[in-house]
Amino acid sequence: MTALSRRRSLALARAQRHLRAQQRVQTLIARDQPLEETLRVICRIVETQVPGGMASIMLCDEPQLTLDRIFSLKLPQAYQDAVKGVAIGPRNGACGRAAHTRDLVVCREIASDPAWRGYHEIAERHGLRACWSFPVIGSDNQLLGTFAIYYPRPSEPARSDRRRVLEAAELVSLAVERERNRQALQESEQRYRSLFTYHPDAVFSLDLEGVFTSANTACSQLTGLAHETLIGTHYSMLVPVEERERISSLYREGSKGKAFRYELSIRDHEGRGVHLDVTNLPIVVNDRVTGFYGIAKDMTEKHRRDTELRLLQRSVEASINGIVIADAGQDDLPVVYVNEAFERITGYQREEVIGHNCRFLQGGETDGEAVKQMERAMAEQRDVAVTLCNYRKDGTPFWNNLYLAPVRDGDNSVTHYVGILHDISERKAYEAKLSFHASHDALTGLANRNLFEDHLQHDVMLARRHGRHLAVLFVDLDDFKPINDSLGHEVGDRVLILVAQRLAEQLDPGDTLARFGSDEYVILLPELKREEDAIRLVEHLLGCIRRPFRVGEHELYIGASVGIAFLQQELENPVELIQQADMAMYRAKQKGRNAWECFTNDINDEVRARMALRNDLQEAIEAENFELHYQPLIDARNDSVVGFEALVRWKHPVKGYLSPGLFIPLAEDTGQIGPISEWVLRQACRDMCLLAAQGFGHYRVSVNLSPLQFRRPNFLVNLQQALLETGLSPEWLELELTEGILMADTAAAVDTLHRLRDMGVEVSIDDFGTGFSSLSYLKQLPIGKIKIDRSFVRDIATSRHDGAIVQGIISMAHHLGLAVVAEGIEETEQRDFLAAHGCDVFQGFLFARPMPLDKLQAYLRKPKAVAQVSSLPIDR
Ligand SMILES: Nc1nc2c(ncn2[C@@H]2O[C@@H]3COP(=O)(O)O[C@H]4[C@@H](O)[C@H](n5cnc6c(=O)[nH]c(N)nc65)O[C@@H]4COP(=O)(O)O[C@H]3[C@H]2O)c(=O)[nH]1
Repeated sequence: MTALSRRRSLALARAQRHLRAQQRVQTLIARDQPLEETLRVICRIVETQVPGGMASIMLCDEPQLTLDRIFSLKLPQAYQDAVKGVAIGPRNGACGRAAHTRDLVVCREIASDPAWRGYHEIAERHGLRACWSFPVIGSDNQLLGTFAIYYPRPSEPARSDRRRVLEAAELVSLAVERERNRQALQESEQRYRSLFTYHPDAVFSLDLEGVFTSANTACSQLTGLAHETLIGTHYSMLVPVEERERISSLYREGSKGKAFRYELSIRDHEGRGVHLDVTNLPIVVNDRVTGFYGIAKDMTEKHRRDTELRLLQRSVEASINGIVIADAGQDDLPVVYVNEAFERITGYQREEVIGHNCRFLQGGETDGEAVKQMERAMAEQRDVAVTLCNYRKDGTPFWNNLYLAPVRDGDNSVTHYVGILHDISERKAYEAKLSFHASHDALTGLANRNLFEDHLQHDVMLARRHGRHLAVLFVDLDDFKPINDSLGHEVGDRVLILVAQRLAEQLDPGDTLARFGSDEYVILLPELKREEDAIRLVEHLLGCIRRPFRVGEHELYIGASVGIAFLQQELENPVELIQQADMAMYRAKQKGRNAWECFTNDINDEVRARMALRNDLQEAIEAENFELHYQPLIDARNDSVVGFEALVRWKHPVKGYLSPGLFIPLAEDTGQIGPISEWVLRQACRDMCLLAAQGFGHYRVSVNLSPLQFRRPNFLVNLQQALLETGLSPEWLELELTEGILMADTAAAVDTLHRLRDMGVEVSIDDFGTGFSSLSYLKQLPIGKIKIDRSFVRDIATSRHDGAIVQGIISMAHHLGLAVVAEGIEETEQRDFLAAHGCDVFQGFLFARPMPLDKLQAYLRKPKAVAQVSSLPIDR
């Protein structure tokens, strides 16, 4: 081999080594080996190529002010330490200057180079005599550091050295840039990872199938699933079944590359409801959606607060009470909110009110004290409830039960006042009405008993103090009941109102007129000069009431009975005056229509006796202390017994047998007639059944019917019940009615008569001739008999007038197909007269007196002869 070819092959071998060395460095760089190792390898390569040279690499800091890192294999550590951190500048050694000028700096002789000032001595000490430094520049022309070769003797680089240093610098640039990129990537990765890891919301990623591919800690905490469990789980496992379709369709849409957002309520691992606001972003790699990032924000608390707020807002809006909110932060507390109820109650629209102080609701009748109370509470920043009169927009007042409360912020300062208006006008009106009704009669508006008694107490006290006369008048209408019964309650009510008006017109302002119920009026005259003035007034009042009343098409005539009681010294309780006037009225009633009576002590006695009798009667009813006596009814043609009239007797424990004439009217007044009649009816039926059972044969029994009993709604049912219970066939029962009963409520009475006839019960008219009914009227009634009243029979033989009447009655009755009974026959003349004029049945002491059942049985056993009739002592 020639020297040339040897040189060539050496050069080739060198070039190949150089190439391999470079490839090795590039491999290190490509494999992201640690920078320091790569730089050391570069140093080593260069040092092998530049014999005697000591390579060093310095890297600059970020602001490019110093070269703060140094890598070298051969440079002594002490030297490295000394130059590390050298400032980049024109006079700072070879490296500082190369970095500054961004060009190759060759320092042939360090010791004589002024740029090395400060480093001469240390360079000298370590035998460093020359240095060439080349800047390391990045791809973006940014300074990265320097690459330098030190020599132990003064020297300058040959062209080949320069090229090598340049190449080395490029390799360093490549390695440093790669390292920096890797670091930047790592940092960025960490930054993003931090965003993911430390995000307080649940952050996760899903693949396109919807399977979790990553999830942060918050996600695990929210779902209660460990990270390992979560990864690989399908998101739908966390979505309630009913929501899955909705959410799936969102993901389907999202897979087209759009971000989407939805709200979702799920249960957390402890079963608590969690409300999430989920944002999903597509993961786009190379223009392809590969999955989704998701951020699930726990909105439970906010959702709860929103719901609560919405609820409160709605409640306030929908409240039936008016609600007004005023701003406490502004002067004069302007209104900032009113609800619909406020608008409805006050009549003001929201826009008319906002910005104004609420005092526009106040007016003339507004209680100043209530307003002050409100102002005091506001000054003391506390709540308050007041009732005050406010005014609507149209000027009408209303009663407002206002509750006012301060609203405080987090610092406890009052920011607003909220007022709740409760319109209690209706309640107030109702209370007023109640209090009116508590003291007044609803129909006439007159005072009632309570108010009257109050006035009476007060006026009696004054009359006594000033020695004045005082009277109480008790006015009871005569004949009012028939009006009510026959024309109806509406007409009756109208009459009562008209009477009240007429009475009121005649009284002085200081007098009190009251209605105590039904047709009773009571008048208090507290300032009489003389007692006669009361009597004069009463007569005047009676005259007023006598005048006809016109109600609709009716012209009605009524009268009144008045009792008068004057205040006496000995009177203990003023209320007794009312009772005294009542008693006197009762006495006046007994006198007939349109009468008055003053109270005297004997009236008191009479009333007391009546009261005692009433109590005794009640005891008798409870003990059934009654007996039935029977008076035979005689067939006028053959003197045979055709039936009996049942007549009740009260066996009084002290007074002995009492006649019905003494207690029946009282029982009718008090309503006690009801139970007495029931007893009579049943006893009569039972006795007739007993007689038949004992072989006396069947007799018809006549039972007297009281008006009250006849008018009771269940009268017919009771009657039927009595017949059923006792077993008496209806044909053996006859009911005796007075004309009065039939006159009161004609239509209803006639209807009842028809029903009685249908039942097979006979009806006769008792005391005929004393009432007002005409025979032609009787024609329409389904009755079989009339009984001529005893008063006509008594004088029948002596008075031509009575004889003619009786004669007329008999003949007319016969024409109408009615049988005639004559009662009270005591004398044979009477009997003969009646027999001569065709009377059908006789009843009277001449034949037999009323007798108890055992006597009746004896009577029936005896052969009949008028003279032999058994009798009882007269009991009246
Ligand atoms: N002077 C005289 N009197 C005679 C003669 N014959 C009968 N009397 C009496 O005349 C009354 C006839 O009964 P009345 O007119 O229905 O009058 C009855 C009747 O209206 C009523 N009454 C009696 N019992 C009852 C009853 O159970 N219920 C009802 N609601 N009223 C009854 O009491 C009234 C009086 O009954 P009494 O005192 O029993 O009086 C009986 C009877 O004792 C006579 O020849 N001369």
